[in-house]
Amino acid sequence: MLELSDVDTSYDAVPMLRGVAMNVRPGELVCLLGPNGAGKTTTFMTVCGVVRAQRGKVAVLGRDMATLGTENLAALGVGLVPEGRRLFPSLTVIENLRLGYDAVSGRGPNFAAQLDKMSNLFPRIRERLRQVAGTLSGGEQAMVALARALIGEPRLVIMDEPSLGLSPKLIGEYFEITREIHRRGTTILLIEQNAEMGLGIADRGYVLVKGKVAQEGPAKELLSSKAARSLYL
Ligand SMILES: Nc1ncnc2c1ncn2[C@@H]1O[C@H](COP(=O)(O)OP(=O)(O)OP(=O)(O)O)[C@@H](O)[C@H]1O
Repeated sequence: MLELSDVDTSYDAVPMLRGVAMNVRPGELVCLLGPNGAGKTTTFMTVCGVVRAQRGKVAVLGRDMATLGTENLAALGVGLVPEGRRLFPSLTVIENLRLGYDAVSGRGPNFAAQLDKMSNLFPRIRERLRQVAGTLSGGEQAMVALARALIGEPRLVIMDEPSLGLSPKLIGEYFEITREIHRRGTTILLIEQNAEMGLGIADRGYVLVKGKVAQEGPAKELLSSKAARSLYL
């Protein structure tokens, strides 16, 4: 579903990712961890084609990101949840969700049916559908950003630090929904700083440190590994 082979990126002359190799197989939930500045968001941007790899290859759903534009990812079946939610603040919740749906060009069931499905999955936003997104609480915005990525029924969802800024109670709720989406068959790459929560629902994990994969393995092993803990805590 997703493969990075020997990927290097840099910001101007400053190297960032160095020889990053990672993959996400069909049906997996993979967690990418790492301390501040490790290059997690750079990895997200590289996978999306916003930052271009200088070396190596990025393949998303079998397509080479060297030639595929970011704008084609939604239609291909990739749902993105960028850091900071990136909702359209002056549009209503329904309008934000409609944009997510239209980006996939109306595949699958109709919008009303999909909206109903999202309202069931996220009861918190059901009564806020006509509210302007910029006036929602941070937690509600996080739910809308995830619903916008899911409403087109993507095969692969990539989330960049979705729990940032949420209260502990909301983080628990958010991870529970993520686990449920995964259980229903969606493949997920979850980029997260909250190692306990991320690895708690993941199948496998990668630990990124200073632009390099420092450790990888089954989530349970990483959770109990002293070396992994010392790398990111
Ligand atoms: N557009 C840019 N131009 C120059 N440097 C950048 C740019 N974006 C990120 N960087 C630098 O690249 C490094 C990695 O940043 P990145 O945002 O990928 O880290 P991160 O692991 O997501 O960190 P955090 O958890 O703090 O969000 C940082 O040192 C950052 O300052």
